[in-house]
Amino acid sequence: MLDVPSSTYLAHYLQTYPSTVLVVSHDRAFLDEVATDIIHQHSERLDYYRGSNFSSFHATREERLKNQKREYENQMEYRAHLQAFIDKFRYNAAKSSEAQSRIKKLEKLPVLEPPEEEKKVVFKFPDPEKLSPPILQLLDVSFGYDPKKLLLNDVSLDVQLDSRIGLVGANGCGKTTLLKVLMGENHPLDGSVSKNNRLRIGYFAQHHVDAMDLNQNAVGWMSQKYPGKTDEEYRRHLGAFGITGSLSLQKMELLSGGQKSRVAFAALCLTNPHILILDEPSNHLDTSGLDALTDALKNFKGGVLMVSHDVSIINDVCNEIWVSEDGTVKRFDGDIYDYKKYILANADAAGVVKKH
Ligand SMILES: Nc1ncnc2c1ncn2[C@@H]1O[C@H](COP(=O)(O)OP(=O)(O)OP(=O)(O)O)[C@@H](O)[C@H]1O
Repeated sequence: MLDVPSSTYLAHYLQTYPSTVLVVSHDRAFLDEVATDIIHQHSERLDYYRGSNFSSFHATREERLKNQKREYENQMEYRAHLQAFIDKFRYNAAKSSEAQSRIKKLEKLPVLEPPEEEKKVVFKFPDPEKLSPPILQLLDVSFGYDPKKLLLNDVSLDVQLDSRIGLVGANGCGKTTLLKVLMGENHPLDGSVSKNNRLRIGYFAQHHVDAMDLNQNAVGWMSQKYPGKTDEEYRRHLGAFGITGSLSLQKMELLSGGQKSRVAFAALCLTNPHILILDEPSNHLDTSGLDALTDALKNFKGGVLMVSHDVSIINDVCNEIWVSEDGTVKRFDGDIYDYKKYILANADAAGVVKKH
């Protein structure tokens, strides 16, 4: 998965690339920067949106769907109106010719397909009870797997119940390492980690998804890992994350990557966390899953610390950016787009970004 600096360089490079480029991606910010036409694959067809980046494609599509829906509903209403007249006067000698003309009108109406209904999924992380600070704090922490090569040097970071922190940086610079220090999986070489002793953390990482027992179905797996509810309750809970009906009862090996992530998010909720620590949460999610996750994180009443390469979700959710670079992690003064400008400016100065 490309980190934010690399995808920023790549977008910059592709913007001036002299021949055609075909990109398959669900990274909305990347497509906004790079795309000049969008091909949307859905319901076994391809729709071409000429001259569009992701945002303009999305707006046009929404508008098209709205118009289609309005046209379809108007026609349905008109059909019902004609049909009511026909039913009432078909066998009435005085009105039967009018009824016949309405039958003809009805037959001539074009048959409209019902518009595709976007299946809207709404994720909801449960509201945690309040805790008094400090909630989760790093104080002057240093850590490296090799003490001579520190990845975190003198890091102080405070996660509160209202935090919305996005952690970014190049691949391999130490983002996951920092999360593991917060989770108590890595122990600082220096400095301290303090936690409120009633704190519950919900940790999402791809390796948790990969470690799920795929021979089980989602309901069985959940009831084993988080016992105490009826199967019906687990099914309802999974349903709220878009794992509905038979999906929750089939072996998880048959689920897509995004569906497995949805099961993992549903499971995360069952511990009623105060803080969500998310390592690349959006990797496998489709657009509706991404929108649902974004809204759920915005509405969550606890704190969020997330590592992501997805600029759109960071921009939508986070109000604080932390950058992992040069063997440490520091708070960045600006938003994610300022960060992208900063890395391009640095890369330009260092001659990293090539021009065509
Ligand atoms: N258990 C470990 N033992 C030794 N070195 C490790 C261990 N885990 C990670 N590393 C190394 O520490 C460095 C930082 O890894 P980390 O996973 O924290 O980076 P990251 O910023 O999260 O990377 P990415 O963006 O690619 O996920 C890497 O060079 C990695 O190889």
